[in-house]
Amino acid sequence: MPARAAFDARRSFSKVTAEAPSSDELRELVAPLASVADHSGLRPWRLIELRGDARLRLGDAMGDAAGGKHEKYRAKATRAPLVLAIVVAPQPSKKVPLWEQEAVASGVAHGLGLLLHEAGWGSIWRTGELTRTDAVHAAHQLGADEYLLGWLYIGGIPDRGRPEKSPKPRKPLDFTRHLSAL
Ligand SMILES: Cc1cc2nc3c(=O)[nH]c(=O)nc-3n(C[C@H](O)[C@H](O)[C@H](O)COP(=O)(O)O)c2cc1C
Repeated sequence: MPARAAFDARRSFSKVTAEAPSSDELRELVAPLASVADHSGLRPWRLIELRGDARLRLGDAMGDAAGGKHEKYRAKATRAPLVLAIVVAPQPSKKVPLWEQEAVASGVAHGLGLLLHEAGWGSIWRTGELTRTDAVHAAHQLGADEYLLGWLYIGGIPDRGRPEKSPKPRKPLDFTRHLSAL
């Protein structure tokens, strides 16, 4: 799909079905992310699949971080069959500061959202105030210098093909704000 068409069609799905790409299918979708712009090619990111009960452990970690309401957070963490954590995994570099490495991981998340959509899967990038808490960090077994950019909640598109579901109308960009010249 040409990039323009992919951007025009892209949208998030907050509600998805119980169907999800398998690990092998996910690998196929992640492979093209090798081309994400990446200063010095550090690949300072990684993704972690949470399926089944692993999602409950995420919900429990959120509950721990929030000091309760574990059932609420378990329900949140199981809104999709596949919850994919997006991790900034900083690599040692004298040349590439952390903010540039985070930009790469962000590109990965945006790119994967497009690739998932093209492949017919629904996804939405979610975060929340508990994303960077110690309990959530520990539940993902992150390294000391690693941190989350949130999760892509991934699943099947409900009522696939319903014309009102896609494309999503977009407010046109205000070019006086978003594009200027010096
Ligand atoms: C870093 C990041 C974090 C986000 N966190 C949330 C979130 O926690 N909850 C939510 O409903 N949307 C969140 N969003 C927005 C959704 O992913 C989505 O873009 C939004 O619902 C608009 O839908 P659209 O992508 O179809 O335009 C986040 C987006 C980004 C880039």
